[in-house]
Amino acid sequence: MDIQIFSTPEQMARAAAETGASYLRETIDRRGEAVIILATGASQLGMLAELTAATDIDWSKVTAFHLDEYEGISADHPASFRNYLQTRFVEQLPRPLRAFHFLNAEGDCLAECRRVGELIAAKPVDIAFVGIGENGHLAFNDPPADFETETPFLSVELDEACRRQQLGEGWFADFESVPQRAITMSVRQIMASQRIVCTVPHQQKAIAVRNAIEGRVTPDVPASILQQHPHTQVFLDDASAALLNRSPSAATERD
Ligand SMILES: N[C@@H]1[C@@H](O)[C@H](O)[C@@H](COP(=O)(O)O)O[C@@H]1O
Repeated sequence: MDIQIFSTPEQMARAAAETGASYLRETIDRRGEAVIILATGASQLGMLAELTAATDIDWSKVTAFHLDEYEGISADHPASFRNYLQTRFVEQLPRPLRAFHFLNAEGDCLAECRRVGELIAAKPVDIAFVGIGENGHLAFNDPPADFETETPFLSVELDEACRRQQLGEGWFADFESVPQRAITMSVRQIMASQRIVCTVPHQQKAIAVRNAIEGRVTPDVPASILQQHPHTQVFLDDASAALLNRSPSAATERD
């Protein structure tokens, strides 16, 4: 795990996007195409704005999947992750993607898990852009997460901490409106990505960041599994890194 800490969320976002863009260019040069996974949420906003501004990526050679989606939420709901990625990513790109395989969790969710699971199983994933939830979750794999299943996508129940975070970020009017279930990419599928770019700003993530990076690897802290991935880079700001025990010199501190 490579940890980089920045003074501000903006600097963190720029560095994460530069790293992602550089992997993307290198992958397209080497393989002629690239497959990426995108997360949503407050933590990804700055990074996505920077990534879509990169002018020298041939997006027509990029296929994208997304990590998770609420069950029963329509694509035009303000909290929909399809909506988020359509407006903040797809529509910001200078040219169309090869494909974006959106998750539609409005109908038969098990059938949707199978459909998108077959699509992602057919392609090696080059880069996963992920965040970490306040409860330590990775995608919508809330604690205790299933570290074993090889199924690419799962229909899961969301825990209360996760639903309260979504409410606190302002995506829903009240707690009862936050869906109780979601489709999520599995932990094993995320871990199968060649590279992982994990972007986690803000003070409210400080405990989850400490547990994920410095705690033991356990399903009770789903993102702790990232410690076992050979090519994960974690981008933090001073606030999210505030509780880390490691000395600053153990991390790459940049301004
Ligand atoms: N399920 C989403 C994930 O796609 C995201 O990576 C993570 C962090 O979210 P946020 O950036 O809002 O803290 O949890 C969200 O709820």
